[in-house]
Amino acid sequence: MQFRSKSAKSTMTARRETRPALDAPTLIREARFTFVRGLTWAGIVSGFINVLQLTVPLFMLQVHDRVINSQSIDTLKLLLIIAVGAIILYGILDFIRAMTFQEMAKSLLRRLNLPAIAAAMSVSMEKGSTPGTQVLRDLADLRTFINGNTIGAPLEALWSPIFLGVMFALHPFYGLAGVIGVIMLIGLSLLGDLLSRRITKEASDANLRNIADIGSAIPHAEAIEGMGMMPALAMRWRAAQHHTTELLDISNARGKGMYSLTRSLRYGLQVGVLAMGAALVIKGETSPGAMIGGTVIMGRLLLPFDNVTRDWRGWVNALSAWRRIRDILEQRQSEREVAPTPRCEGPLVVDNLVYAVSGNNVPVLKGISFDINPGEILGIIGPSAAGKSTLSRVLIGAAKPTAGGVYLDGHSTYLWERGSFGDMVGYLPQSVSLLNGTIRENIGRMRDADPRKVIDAARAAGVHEMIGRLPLGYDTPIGSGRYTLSGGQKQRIALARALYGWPRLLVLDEPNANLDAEGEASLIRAIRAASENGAMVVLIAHRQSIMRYAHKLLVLQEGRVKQFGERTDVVQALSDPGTDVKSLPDSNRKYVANGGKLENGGAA
Ligand SMILES: Nc1ncnc2c1ncn2[C@@H]1O[C@H](COP(=O)(O)OP(=O)(O)OP(=O)(O)O)[C@@H](O)[C@H]1O
Repeated sequence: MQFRSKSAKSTMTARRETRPALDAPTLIREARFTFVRGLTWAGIVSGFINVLQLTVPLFMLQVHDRVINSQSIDTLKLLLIIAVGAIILYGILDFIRAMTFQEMAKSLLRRLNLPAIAAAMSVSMEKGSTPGTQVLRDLADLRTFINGNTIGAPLEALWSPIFLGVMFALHPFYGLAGVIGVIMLIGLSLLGDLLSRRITKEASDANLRNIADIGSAIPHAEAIEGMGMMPALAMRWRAAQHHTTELLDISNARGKGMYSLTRSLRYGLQVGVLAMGAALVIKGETSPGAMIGGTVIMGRLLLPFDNVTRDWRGWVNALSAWRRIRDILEQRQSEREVAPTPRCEGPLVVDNLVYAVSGNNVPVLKGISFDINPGEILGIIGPSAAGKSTLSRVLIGAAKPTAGGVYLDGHSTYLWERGSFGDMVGYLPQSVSLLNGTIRENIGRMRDADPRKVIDAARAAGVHEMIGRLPLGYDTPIGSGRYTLSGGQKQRIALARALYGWPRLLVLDEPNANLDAEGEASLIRAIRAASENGAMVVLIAHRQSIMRYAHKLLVLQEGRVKQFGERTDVVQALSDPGTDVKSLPDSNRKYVANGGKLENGGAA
């Protein structure tokens, strides 16, 4: 027996991780192919299963017509052996079909899981919506559908010609009755679909909206509880749920009504066929065995159509889930590169950048151009809603430029393959979010990170000692239901995460918002060290104290660059009476009025 060494294993894992991701059309094509291939194979097996399902009626017919008439035990024994063999084969094939579906679900989910979740995340980021949890539900629904009984019914219905053939062989009247029965059941299924399709879609959409609404409120439980918002929210949810329940009830009632009708029709048809068979026996046109066998075969023939009427909703729901997954994959439209790009040393150039949120004609960023060289610190200031945070998201390639672009060493930051781009970038978003995991995992960006690099980043952010005082140090678990960090602690650990691996580009959005004087001093040390190391630092801050360390300043106003240049030049330009400094927030105004000097010797 061979054992792989730990390093060999990790090399293999690394290779697997660096395998280029497939683009959306290829993924969708592969998923469809997997589904159709699985369904075709299961369909073929279903054909044999259907033939074997004739065992019982044919056995009945033979026993009645041959054994009872001939009184031959040997014939009975032979028939019994054949029937038992056929039943065993039926069991084996049924199991093979179930395994085919299981493999199909596994293979589909293996292909779709990560790309769909990643796509949902990037769509959430770009559109500010939350399809992330929905896509997880859709993937789970797809798996349940494929592994369940629902998927098999239409496959069995496909083989109905076999049963019809046997019925025609028994007597043309049986065949005719079978054809009429199948047409009636298909007609009822289509009518049921027509009556319920719209309402079922409305009910399902309303249900998804409710789940998303309630889900989005859960992270704000503190504010809801603290400000007594729960009764008002409960009333809104109750009203929305009442509406959804009404729609679901209507849709259910229609579906159930159709199913009851279908089932009654099936029983009625079976009784009719039995009566017809009896009449044929009396007239001497068929045997009593054919009468019983024909009735049983009629039941088998109609059953899959009965099941299709009952289960069509499962197919509709699975189809909707698949469409949502496919849309998410297509929306992501990863034009991003799949091959990693090596670390680069060049400048950051923003060229005539326009960014508009999809569906909104007025861009947030309107033709922004500037550049930063290695080692430079750029401070971005401007009033609220000027587009500073949006600009930071476009800089790191989290949002796609509508026109123009952001280039790092001449390479679009949006198109850059994410893994290799992440190795060069550190980002501290305005609303700090740490992930469920240990401090070490968070700083190491959830990888199997080198502990020395984690400690280096923590030291650079000035949090190494603070982490040492936590209950389990770097192994302290944080996130929901675990150790709770203060706002300032979270911000400083997020800064360490941004500094991890000495990034080439560091984008910090309000990094000092929650910091005390000591925290801010550490932040300044970190920024300066990064700059001395050759990193480009983009700093967005309302608090003026930190801007004195910027080499360049950019004043953003209503999505346009109002001023950009060396800090002293910009400060000079803004101090000019002709410059509309009033539009700047208080902190920036004071900063400009002070000629770029700090007030109170430190934080504002
Ligand atoms: N996903 C989005 N959908 C709709 N509007 C958006 C979206 N993202 C940003 N905006 C709009 O763009 C504008 C700029 O927002 P942004 O958060 O970039 O401002 P900011 O300068 O960072 O403000 P602040 O200093 O208050 O943080 C705002 O009017 C905001 O409503």
